[in-house]
Amino acid sequence: MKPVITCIQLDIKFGDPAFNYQQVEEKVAVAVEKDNPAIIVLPELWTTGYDLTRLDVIADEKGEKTKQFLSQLAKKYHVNIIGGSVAKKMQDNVTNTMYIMNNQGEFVHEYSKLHLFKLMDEHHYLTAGTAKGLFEINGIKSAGVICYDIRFPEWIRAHTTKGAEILFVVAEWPLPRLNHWRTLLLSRAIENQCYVVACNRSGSDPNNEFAGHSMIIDPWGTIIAEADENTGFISAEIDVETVKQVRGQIPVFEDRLPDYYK
Ligand SMILES: O=C(O)CCC(=O)C(=O)O
Repeated sequence: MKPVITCIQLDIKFGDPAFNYQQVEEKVAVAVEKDNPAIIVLPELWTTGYDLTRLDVIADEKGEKTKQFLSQLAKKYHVNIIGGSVAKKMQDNVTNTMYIMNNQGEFVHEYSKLHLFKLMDEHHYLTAGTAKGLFEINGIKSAGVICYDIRFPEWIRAHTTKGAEILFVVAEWPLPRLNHWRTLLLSRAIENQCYVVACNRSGSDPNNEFAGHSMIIDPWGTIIAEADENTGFISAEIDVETVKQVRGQIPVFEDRLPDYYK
């Protein structure tokens, strides 16, 4: 059976984890009822939003609460969850970390954002990750990508050359650069001949208005689902055979000449 993937495009309440856990719980229940997806995707920093100056108080201690929360939801609804990202507080730093749970509620992988976005002061409050975002979910090789990361095609390529067939992009992408968001996502899908499932937030915070426009793009670069700027859901059925077909038709991965790219 071809899996359905749903992105939950949320309006995150600034600096209010209790409210945000509650709304995610409610929206996951609605998403399951609506489209019975195999995989649900949440946006970036969905517990706190960009309330970076208060992370010492509101970041999740070792990510424990979020892991437990996502695991229970995944198990209850028998759904795989790409848990957006949350601010994870360790002893000496805070990272912007994605948790992935399978539909048994088991922890699969975590990825911490590699490229910190200076325009939104991330480098003052967050520490970059050090590891790749490669994992397998629902039997599909996939990669986790967080917002600004999509501007670094070589980082994405480091995952698709290792077999990733879906890029799960989670974001709080601002409205003034909606054009960049759509163009970069389409480019990453076309050049990597893979699915791009991109979940952005809606709404605004004291400093930014966000773009929404979560998108699901197939390996040919066709947009198969796209939200507008409002809070809501998008869903699409995906077929990973299409990745093989497109890579067979135009064999970009075979034709790469990495020796020349140094
Ligand atoms: O690259 C951009 O324009 C937006 C990036 C961003 O908002 C982020 O990484 O949080």
